[in-house]
Amino acid sequence: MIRAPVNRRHLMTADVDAIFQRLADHAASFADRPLRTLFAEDAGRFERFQVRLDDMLLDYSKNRVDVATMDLLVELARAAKVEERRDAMFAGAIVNVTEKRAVLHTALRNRSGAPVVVDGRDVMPDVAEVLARMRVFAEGVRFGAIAAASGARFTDVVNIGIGGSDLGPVMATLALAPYANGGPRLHYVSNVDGAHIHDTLAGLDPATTLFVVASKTFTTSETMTNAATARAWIRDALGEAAVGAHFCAVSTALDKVAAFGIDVSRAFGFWDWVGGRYSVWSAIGLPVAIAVGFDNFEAFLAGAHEMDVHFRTAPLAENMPVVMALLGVWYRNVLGFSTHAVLPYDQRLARFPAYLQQLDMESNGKGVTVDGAPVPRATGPIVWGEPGTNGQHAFYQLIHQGTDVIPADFLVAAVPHERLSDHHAKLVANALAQTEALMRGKTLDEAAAELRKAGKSEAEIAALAPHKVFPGNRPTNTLLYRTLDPRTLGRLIALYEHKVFVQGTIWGINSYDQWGVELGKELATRLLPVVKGEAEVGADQDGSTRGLVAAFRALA
Ligand SMILES: O=P(O)(O)OC[C@H]1O[C@](O)(CO)[C@@H](O)[C@@H]1O
Repeated sequence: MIRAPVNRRHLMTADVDAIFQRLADHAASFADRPLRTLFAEDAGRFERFQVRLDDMLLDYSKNRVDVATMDLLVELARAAKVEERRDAMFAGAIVNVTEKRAVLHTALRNRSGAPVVVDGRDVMPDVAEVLARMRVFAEGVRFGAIAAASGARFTDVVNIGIGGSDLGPVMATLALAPYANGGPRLHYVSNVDGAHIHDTLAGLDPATTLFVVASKTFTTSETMTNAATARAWIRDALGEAAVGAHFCAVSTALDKVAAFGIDVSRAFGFWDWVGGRYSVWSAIGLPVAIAVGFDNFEAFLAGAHEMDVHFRTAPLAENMPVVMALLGVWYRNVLGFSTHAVLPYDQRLARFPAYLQQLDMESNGKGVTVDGAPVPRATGPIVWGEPGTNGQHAFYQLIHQGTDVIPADFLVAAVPHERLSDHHAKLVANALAQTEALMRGKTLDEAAAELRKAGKSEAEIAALAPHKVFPGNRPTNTLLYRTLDPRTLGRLIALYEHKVFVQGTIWGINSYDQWGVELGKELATRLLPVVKGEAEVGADQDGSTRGLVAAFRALA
């Protein structure tokens, strides 16, 4: 097993710092060169600033960069040892140093036939074995070989999980809806708020409902609470003997699955080298496989593998995840933009921004380096977004004219699944128009000229024109792909996973732990008996918490 010296940060930080300084100096050269000017100066800008992977095109020409910027950014990636750390990750090195774990979600979709060795052992046979069992189970549920206690075919499948045990499958099930092809309906329950499971179960028949309890640790309070409620729902409707037929589980903790009462034959394992937010490729993807069939699930894995191969082999300057990561670093650290929008012009990617929020913000929302020292510069941006065109009628006002600059990714398919006249042409026209508008903007003179043409008086023009100015020079990426099929979804997710990895490497942080979620969990555990009225607020707890508990008790 390779135990590469992936975290010898001190050797490289001086180089990285020096390049950041050069980037800061270089940024000044854009003061009088907005994007409009950059396009006017260079007729080949579109060809120069793009990356293609088969039908997938990343157009990054509408970014505040020139050739010198990209050269410096690539130098930065080299100085941060992105390639070395990438190779170490793929080879099974302990990249997740605080949890002493390898990071090998890429092994789950490894289609190369090459072994992947962890602790001296090739994990690929285990991966293949779980995938084979998933195929039998998913197809069995879809076609009735695996049936309800009564022998009836399952009509509905409810996945109970949260975070990485929910967001990936929810997002992928919606994205791949056209591939469901008569499979059961999928539902997802994540929130401990009883409204979530109540409203989900309200429309379902226990006699034909299967539950998938998905939890890497099988201890997560929200999931265990929802699973207990679901179990009681089945037991009350069908009797205790029926429970086994209506549950299956996905976890790394198979002993805990057994303790919950789920038979080992219906439990699908994965491994501690798969992070929760990187687990949709593992058995956590079982509900997706049930929804769209296993062949489509395999195409999804193969798409991700294609992106893995690209990430491992393409030169840094022509490497899609690397380029996206470097642009993000340029905006976050050099130009000081603190949020990043993801705007799919693809309705079925409606949950993609929420998925990316966990992927990016749980990975790179860190304040110390792998060595435990405070990070010297800003790390992960706030990631957010909604599908276009809905966002246009909601928050784009701020993106166009607000005081913050918000770099954004536009995602758009060339070919829709629906052949409804006009819809897709209008969708694509809107996507392209938005990136053009954000890039070009509208000057005061242009706004005044338009008003003059519309017959406004000079006084009216003076009053109104400033409101009609668009600063422009607002950066966007456009990701264009043929159609949102399983392969493309796999490529898209892997693209963002590797982007997050590259950024985490440049920032010198561990993108694979999530200690920041722990404190709230601890305090909630402590407060539960207080909220239930079984204990009092501790003397060490603050006045606000004390006051809120009292106010809650008075109202409850
Ligand atoms: O799959 P589990 O163990 O239930 O964890 C769910 C989620 O909780 C987290 O640990 C954060 O609280 C995520 O990283 C994870 O995806």
